[in-house]
Amino acid sequence: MGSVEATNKDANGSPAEKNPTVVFVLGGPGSGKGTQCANIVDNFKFTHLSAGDLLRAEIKSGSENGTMIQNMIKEGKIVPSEVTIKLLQKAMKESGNDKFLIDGFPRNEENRAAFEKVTGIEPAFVLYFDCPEEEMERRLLSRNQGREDDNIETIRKRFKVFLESSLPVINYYDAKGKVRKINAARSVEEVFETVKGIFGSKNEKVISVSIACSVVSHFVIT
Ligand SMILES: Nc1ncnc2c1ncn2[C@@H]1O[C@H](COP(=O)(O)OP(=O)(O)O)[C@@H](O)[C@H]1O
Ligand SMILES: O=c1ccn([C@@H]2O[C@H](COP(=O)(O)OP(=O)(O)O)[C@@H](O)[C@H]2O)c(=O)[nH]1
Ligand SMILES: [Mg+2]
Repeated sequence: MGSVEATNKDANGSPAEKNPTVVFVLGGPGSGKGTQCANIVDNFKFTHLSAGDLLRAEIKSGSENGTMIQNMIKEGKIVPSEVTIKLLQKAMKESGNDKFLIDGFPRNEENRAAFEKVTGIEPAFVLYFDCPEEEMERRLLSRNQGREDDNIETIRKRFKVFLESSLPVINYYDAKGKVRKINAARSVEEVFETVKGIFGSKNEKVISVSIACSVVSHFVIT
């Protein structure tokens, strides 16, 4: 398990001034990514960046990409990485922080490879919220946030995209020993107890936790 810091480069390939710590937060739609990220931010010094929220804000802002993004979200499709990565980079810069939870990204191999190429950042680890589809479906249908994609037709499409495109990204990082798989089919509090164990106590450096957790990466942590 190497340090993430040595791999980060700026656009010219020279060492970046800052070496941000990035944790990718992945899992199917409705698995509880956003909910748990809010809890993590309340307890640890991370900035939460939800790729979906950034894309929805881009639609609202009336940007030239807005209509394209809106159509893709309605269909449960994955927006081209160029668009999402620009939004993530801007949000990272504006935050002034150097520790990020990137929620709901990368969603496919193209997202993953492009992010690594453009930013030079490798995640410290990947939180994977594992949840059965029936439970995720129940949660999405009662989310009540007025989202255009929380209807049964789009939800089915999103599940298919998750299985076909997003799970391979999780498998890619699992092969590198970076996945912390969490049983997400429990109460918010129970799931967060497990999450807390992964991030460690308030003052513990996330990178040392990453090393300590590597031995359990192939098991569901309960
Ligand atoms: N462990 C849980 N048990 C029951 N409901 C949950 C749990 N975690 C999240 N929820 C609810 O399920 C819905 C989806 O959660 P959310 O965090 O938005 O998931 P995601 O970001 O993965 O789509 C929300 O209405 C949320 O309040
Ligand atoms: O990196 C991303 C993140 C999200 N989306 C789109 O935004 C939708 C909603 O994503 P979000 O993460 O908000 O949904 P969640 O999984 O939290 O329900 C997805 O179905 C995709 O259409 C995308 O294209 N790229
Ligand atoms: Mg979410």
